[in-house]
Amino acid sequence: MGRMIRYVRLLKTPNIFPNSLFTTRSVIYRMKSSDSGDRIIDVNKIRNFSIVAHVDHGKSTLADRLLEITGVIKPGAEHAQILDNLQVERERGITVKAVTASLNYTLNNEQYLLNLIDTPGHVDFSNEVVRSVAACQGVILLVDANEGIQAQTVAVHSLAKKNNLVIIPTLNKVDLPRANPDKVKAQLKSVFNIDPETVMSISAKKGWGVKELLEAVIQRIPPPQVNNDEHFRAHIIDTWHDKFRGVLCLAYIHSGKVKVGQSVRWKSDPKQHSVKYLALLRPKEEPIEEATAGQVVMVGCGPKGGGNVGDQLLALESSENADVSSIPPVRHMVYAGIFPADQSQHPLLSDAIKKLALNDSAVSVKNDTSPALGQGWRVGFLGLLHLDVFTQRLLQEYKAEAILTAPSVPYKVKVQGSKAIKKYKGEEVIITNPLLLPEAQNIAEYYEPFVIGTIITPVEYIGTVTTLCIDRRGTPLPSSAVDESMTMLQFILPLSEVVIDFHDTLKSITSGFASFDYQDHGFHPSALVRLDILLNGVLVEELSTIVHVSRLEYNARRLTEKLKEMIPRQMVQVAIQAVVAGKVFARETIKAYRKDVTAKLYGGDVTRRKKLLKQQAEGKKKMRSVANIKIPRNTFIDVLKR
Ligand SMILES: Nc1nc2c(ncn2[C@@H]2O[C@H](COP(=O)(O)OP(=O)(O)OP(=O)(O)O)[C@@H](O)[C@H]2O)c(=O)[nH]1
Repeated sequence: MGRMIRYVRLLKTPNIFPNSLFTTRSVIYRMKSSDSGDRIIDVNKIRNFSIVAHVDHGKSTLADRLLEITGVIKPGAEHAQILDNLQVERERGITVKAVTASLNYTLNNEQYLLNLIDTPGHVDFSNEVVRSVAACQGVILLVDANEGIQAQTVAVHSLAKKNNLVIIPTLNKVDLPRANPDKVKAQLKSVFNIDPETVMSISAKKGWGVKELLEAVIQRIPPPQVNNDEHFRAHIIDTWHDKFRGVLCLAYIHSGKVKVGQSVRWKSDPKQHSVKYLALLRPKEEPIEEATAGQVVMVGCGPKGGGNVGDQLLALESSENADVSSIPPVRHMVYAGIFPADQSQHPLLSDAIKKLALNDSAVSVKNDTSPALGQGWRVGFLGLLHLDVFTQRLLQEYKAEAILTAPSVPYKVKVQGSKAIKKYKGEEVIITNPLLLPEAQNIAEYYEPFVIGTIITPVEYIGTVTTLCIDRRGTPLPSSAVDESMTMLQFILPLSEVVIDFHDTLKSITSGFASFDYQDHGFHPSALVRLDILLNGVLVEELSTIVHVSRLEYNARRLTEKLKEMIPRQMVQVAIQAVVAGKVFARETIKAYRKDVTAKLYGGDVTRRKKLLKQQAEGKKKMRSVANIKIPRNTFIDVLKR
């Protein structure tokens, strides 16, 4: 599907809802439904589940089939991947936001309410997966019957296990001639100790076995364990912005019930609000009057009502300290500066970033200023694809164009000297912007973030993959066999070595057969320096990077060579220098050149000439100017790729 699968993710695996907190009760809630009016459903008839899988193993296709079987959409209609709502999702063929759909299904004359939470497959969006899982009691673990277990299958399996969720192992794409269900069942047994008897087989594309799978969801996944007698308490798992209604939230109700018009408050803020909107998502909104514990619903408290992911919405009487474990904070893997193309666009971009950040709780946004770029923001992302998608959404959904600085992983330093400690408000400083690295004499120790990378590869590539990991400063951990042809390798790797292009390289050296995923391994001491780029002696702030000393000369050469390729020739000669603390490590020169796009047209057609000049002016807008040197905007990200 031509997907961009370059980056991988951090997977934190918290125990989000220890089920023991709640007691199972037979709870009833009243539901208004357009097709059957008021109905009463027992909480024992609710199932909250999610589909988790490696990218491309067929989650969205299966979700479509489930919507068909439950009558939400007509079979065979032109509705492919109805849950993929965003324009970026449709264009890139990846799911970015998790979307929920409440489905009705009748089994043995009993009506069930199945809350399906569609999760993104791409590793960069693992945050959405963690949140989806937080509202579930079980997952369908989908594995491509041809590809078999991939690195992300291992990660989502471990997430489900750590949250005590029921796992329904399911082989997809069994219609493919190359599918080998027995082999993949054996892999599931060897890697996860899954009994082959419990594995379902489906073709999401053809609809084979999907009904049986839905019935397995009802039979194997338990209803939510909740207490309806306590005060209303709901946990926000997603938020988005509606032009007219303000912030809308997707909430999982832990206890009690909520009605339209009821007074509520946020755990983070004692101010009283009133519930204005309550709906089931099917996936279109279906307004309801009341919802109770165990349910996943849309709630809104109006334009001033607020709402943040991870916060809790409470009944006013609810005691202040009662706690429900919350979703852990996200750890950002990549930071980049975002600045308006020119300062007059600052308000527009500011508004767009605020709204988008609300919908994408995985980003962190802080104000930033740069002498060259003016007022902007330092934004933390889960990975480069996440960064790409964020800026694409800024443009598509809010028409806000932005300049991006070179992405950097966060580093940590221990500062020394009482002055420096006072200045940085403590001994340990996290550096999310290379320009803010303290002076070398004030630094006692540098630390860089490491990850444990898991790679599943055909055995014939073990040597090549190991060479790649060692080359990326990796330390091998014990490996284990998936089956006779596939192996699982593990390495401790510096995050900076994997975040930009590791996945691309891995895919290309293994003909696309290896998969990769990673988990946080914390900060460890390292030898680092800041490498600056000067153009005709002027510092290009966006291009400063922090590098490991063993990479210094190589990076200096590579950066200057790449910049020489990427910066178009200009009216003046351009000297590109890579510098550490005033010492030049590499230099390239771009010769002067005069370009007049209309030169050939003198005496020619005036309108044609105007058109060409207009095109040239448009092109210039996409450039950033440093010391009168025009640099194409994409340079700042592309130059870091190897
Ligand atoms: N032959 C066959 N192809 C399938 C089946 N299920 C899904 N596919 C195809 O596999 C590709 C990936 O399917 P998606 O449903 O987009 O995969 P996904 O896991 O949702 O991917 P993300 O949206 O990135 O998370 C598409 O081309 C589907 O048409 C199946 O049962 N059989």
